[in-house]
Amino acid sequence: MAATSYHKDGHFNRLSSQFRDLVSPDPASRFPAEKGRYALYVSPTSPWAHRTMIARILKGLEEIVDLYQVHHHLGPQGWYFSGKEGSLPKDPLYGFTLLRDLYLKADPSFSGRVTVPLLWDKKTHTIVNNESSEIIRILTSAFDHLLPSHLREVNRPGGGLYPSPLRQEIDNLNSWIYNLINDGVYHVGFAATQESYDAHLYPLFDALDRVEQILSSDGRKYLVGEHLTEADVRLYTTIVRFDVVYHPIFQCNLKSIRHDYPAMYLWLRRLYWDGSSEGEKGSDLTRGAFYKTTAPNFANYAIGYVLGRRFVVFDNQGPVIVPRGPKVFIDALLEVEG
Ligand SMILES: N[C@@H](CCC(=O)N[C@@H](CS)C(=O)NCC(=O)O)C(=O)O
Repeated sequence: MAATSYHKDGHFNRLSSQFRDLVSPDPASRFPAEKGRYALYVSPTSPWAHRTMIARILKGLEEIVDLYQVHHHLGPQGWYFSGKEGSLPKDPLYGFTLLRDLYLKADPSFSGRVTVPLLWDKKTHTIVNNESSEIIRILTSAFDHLLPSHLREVNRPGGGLYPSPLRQEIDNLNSWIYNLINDGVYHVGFAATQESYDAHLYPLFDALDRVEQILSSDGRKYLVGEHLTEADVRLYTTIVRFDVVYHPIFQCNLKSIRHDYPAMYLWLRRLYWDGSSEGEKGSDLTRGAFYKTTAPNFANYAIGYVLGRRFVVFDNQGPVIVPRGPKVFIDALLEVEG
């Protein structure tokens, strides 16, 4: 695929996801929630896939929804199974080595972009959904009747990850955080002109300033108050990558999280370190989901972003130089901060 298809007038152009069905608790639906029926295909480097990896563990769905990991960075033919660093050697369902073949199995005429995450139905051999924001909601709500009662949304502190009284507030946050931060870093990092870079860089940092203000305003622990919600999960995967890849590789370098955003860095460290000690499972709140899905993959993030930018912006030309810093990916959480 030509790298130019990623741009329009020098601006990075993200295409919308194409498979948008939902899993439902209703046994009569097209995709009913059943144990062992669905598989989540991910690359741990992708912040979009990472959201769904977190949601699967947070919800205690490890035995209910399979997780199939591809290689941590794209190959010449897109996402692939390598058998290295957590990737399966090949697709466990059909023996494919390229993720593209799964898209083609679901739709032989598929010509869109082959992306992760991907939720697959093993029973009807097709893709249910490849849009991370919708996959998170599926994982959050559709399987609750198969879970022990303390893991169901109604019994979570604060009423769950997307509770009715907070939906409007969460949707509002998600909307500008997605445009300016989650996707914003890509618009900066994949800009093909100085004008496009400048146009996205300043709004990105204005939005980070706004998050910092929210998190420091009334000593709140999470974005919408006392309880963890979907908005935190969605923001986390961008912020945890910020100093390691977006700052040095995507040139999002007006400020860094660790030096310029103390409230956000505390919020990040609280999520990251929960459940990190040996033998510790993590609080009921996170079940160690943030640490378990980030720590084993941190050292592999940079190469993926270097190759991604080289492909999208430089048409695969030039040397591959991977920044090694920062020396400490994420600082420890002091006992008094916990
Ligand atoms: N809106 C989608 C975006 C997914 C996406 O763009 N994934 C990237 C990984 S960071 C991908 O697979 N890119 C491969 C490509 O564009 O060729 C979602 O949130 O699920």
